[in-house]
Amino acid sequence: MPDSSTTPTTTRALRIGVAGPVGTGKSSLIALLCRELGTELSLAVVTNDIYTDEDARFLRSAGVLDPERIRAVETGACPHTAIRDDVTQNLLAVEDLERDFAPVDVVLVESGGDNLTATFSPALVDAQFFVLDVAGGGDVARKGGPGIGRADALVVNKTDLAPYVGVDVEQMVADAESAREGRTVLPLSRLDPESVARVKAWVLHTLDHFRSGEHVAQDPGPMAPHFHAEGDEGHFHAETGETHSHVETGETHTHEHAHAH
Ligand SMILES: Nc1nc2c(ncn2[C@@H]2O[C@H](COP(=O)(O)OP(=O)(O)OP(=O)(O)O)[C@@H](O)[C@H]2O)c(=O)[nH]1
Repeated sequence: MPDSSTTPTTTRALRIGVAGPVGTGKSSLIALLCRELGTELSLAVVTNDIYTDEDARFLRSAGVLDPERIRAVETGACPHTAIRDDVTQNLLAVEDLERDFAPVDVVLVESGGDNLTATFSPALVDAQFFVLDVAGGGDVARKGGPGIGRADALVVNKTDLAPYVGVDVEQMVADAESAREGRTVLPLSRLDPESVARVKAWVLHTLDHFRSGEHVAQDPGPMAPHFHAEGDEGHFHAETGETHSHVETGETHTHEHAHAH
């Protein structure tokens, strides 16, 4: 029998997903959270890229966290699949980090840059950010979709760029708040310390709720039907109601649903 007083116990960390369109600042948000929270919390990061470990390398080179605590999942396919339909690779990476660096307080999981509709399965993360930026246009927040509408927190990033791209940040935030029926909207610029402090406070507040058992993982819902190439008819998932297609990647796998119940 192992001596339980010396056997490290693996604590289940709060798992937070970061999704959003390409280039809106998902890696930058994770770097910022590591910088802001890395001294008071034990953190780890999982990145998702289709064919590379570029995001993991960016974060390691940012020097914000012990590089060993940053692991890359190479999805090899449509990036949303690994965070929504078959989360096995990501769950294994998260659990490995939780075990190797026990106790871990928060694991941040970055989705591969995708279109507007990717969301995390609640089987993988307890809470999720969806990241937009002002450079994508002030209208984006009104356009809706599961991530914009129902992610736990919507970040409207790069507000410092608003004057250069003709976006009224207050209006964009107001539109987002009404599209989200009052769910959290966090305007953010890394140049604005107050906005950084609000994002940090949101994570700490969510961690408190998670630890006290008050936090319940919400499912923003599946992504909308989508196609990747002309003539690709896609296939329909009865369980999720998704139509899904992989002509672009030539992918032929079946989806194993790894939802926790
Ligand atoms: N001006 C400004 N630029 C920012 C801010 N946050 C991020 N950026 C820049 O936006 C660009 C994209 O940021 P990333 O963090 O790489 O975006 P991403 O969403 O991870 O990108 P993918 O992984 O390719 O989907 C980089 O050049 C960042 O430096 C911000 O607050 N203000």
